[in-house]
Amino acid sequence: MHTVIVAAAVLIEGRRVLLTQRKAGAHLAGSWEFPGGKVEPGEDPKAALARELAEEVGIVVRIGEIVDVTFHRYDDANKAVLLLFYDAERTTDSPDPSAIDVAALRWATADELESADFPPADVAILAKVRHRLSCLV
Ligand SMILES: Nc1nc2c([nH]c(=O)n2[C@H]2C[C@H](O)[C@@H](COP(=O)(O)OP(=O)(O)OP(=O)(O)O)O2)c(=O)[nH]1
Repeated sequence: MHTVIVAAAVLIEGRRVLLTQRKAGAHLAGSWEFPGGKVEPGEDPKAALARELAEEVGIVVRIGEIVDVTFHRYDDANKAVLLLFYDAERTTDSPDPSAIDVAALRWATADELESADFPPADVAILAKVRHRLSCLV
């Protein structure tokens, strides 16, 4: 079994976090997730995340601090993932996100983050994001 390094964004605006939905045919198709994707060999994870956000939803971002790191084995897919979750913010001149290379996107409030809609690896980051969103005024 091999381990894939994945970088994903916690992008919060106005008490909502940006989520994307995985495309049909992909691993975990239909799941909602934090936007991002695989880090290529030799690639800086923060650069990979900025690239993925541009490719998938067409936004320009600054990547901030690490929020959480999770390791999860997907035995069904014979792979493991090391997920690096970073804070991200859109630059002032960034376009609004659009579903370019994802099935759909949405901005979710704390109450709308249902663990069952997400990959099993996301349990811990969901708890952190729920807490963070509920502390915002
Ligand atoms: N972007 C993102 N990926 C996540 C999250 N949680 C989680 O388990 N993953 C997993 C799903 C995928 O196995 C992997 C992300 O890889 P990816 O989307 O670039 O690639 P993939 O596996 O669909 O592509 P492929 O192997 O079919 O080429 O990380 C999350 O919150 N965000």
